[in-house]
Amino acid sequence: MLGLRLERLVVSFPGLPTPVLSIPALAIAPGERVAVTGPSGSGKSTLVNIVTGLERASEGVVRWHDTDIATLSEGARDAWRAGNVGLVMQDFHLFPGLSALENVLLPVRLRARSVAPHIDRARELMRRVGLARPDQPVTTMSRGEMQRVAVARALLRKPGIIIADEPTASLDPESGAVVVDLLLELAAEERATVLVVSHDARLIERMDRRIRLIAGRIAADPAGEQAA
Ligand SMILES: Nc1ncnc2c1ncn2[C@@H]1O[C@H](COP(=O)(O)OP(=O)(O)OP(=O)(O)O)[C@@H](O)[C@H]1O
Repeated sequence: MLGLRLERLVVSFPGLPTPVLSIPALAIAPGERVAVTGPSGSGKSTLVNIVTGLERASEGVVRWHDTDIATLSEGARDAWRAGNVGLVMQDFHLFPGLSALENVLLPVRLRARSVAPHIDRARELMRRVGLARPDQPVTTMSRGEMQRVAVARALLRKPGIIIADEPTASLDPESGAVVVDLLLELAAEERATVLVVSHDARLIERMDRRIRLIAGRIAADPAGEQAA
């Protein structure tokens, strides 16, 4: 459970006349559940990439609890992310040659650690998300099942931060509702801070706070303004 503080954040790309993201200040409390909304191109994915350390800000502070990840080297950001962030992406990012269980365990294996201590939790998470066949190749799964594998994988190491980029965008409404229930239930158990980018009204309304981006700036943040 970690809180986020952005200060004087600017993200620019070469050749573009204006920054794609410009946020003077934003604080997200530990355990808060926040939806980020906004039109296409407003900077939502860029914000995800910055707060997870996948990309580096051009300027500013990106502080999770007491770590300013904007100052870390790429290797240190990768290590910090592996230890603290559960990521659920729209297109799942599963490895096709592997089973569901192997995909859930992949973050541990990629860090060249023994998977043995994690197998019980992986199986328990798969049971919780309703996947009865851990050895099923992911290539034979439905999209809803694949998204559940991605949720189980994100939760494997009990992250303090869960970040999901359009986690229901490629699912039918029923599968989407199941995935959202599971994600929020598992996040609540770990009291994780949750940041979700979504256009899905049913997902957005389940969050404590809704931040709207327009052209890289915060255009609305009613719950945040009340708390400030
Ligand atoms: N590496 C890059 N180089 C140049 N421009 C970029 C780069 N990455 C993103 N952009 C631009 O930054 C802006 C914000 O992009 P971003 O993907 O964050 O938007 P988004 O709100 O997530 O959009 P969508 O809802 O369509 O996914 C866009 O105009 C995009 O073209």
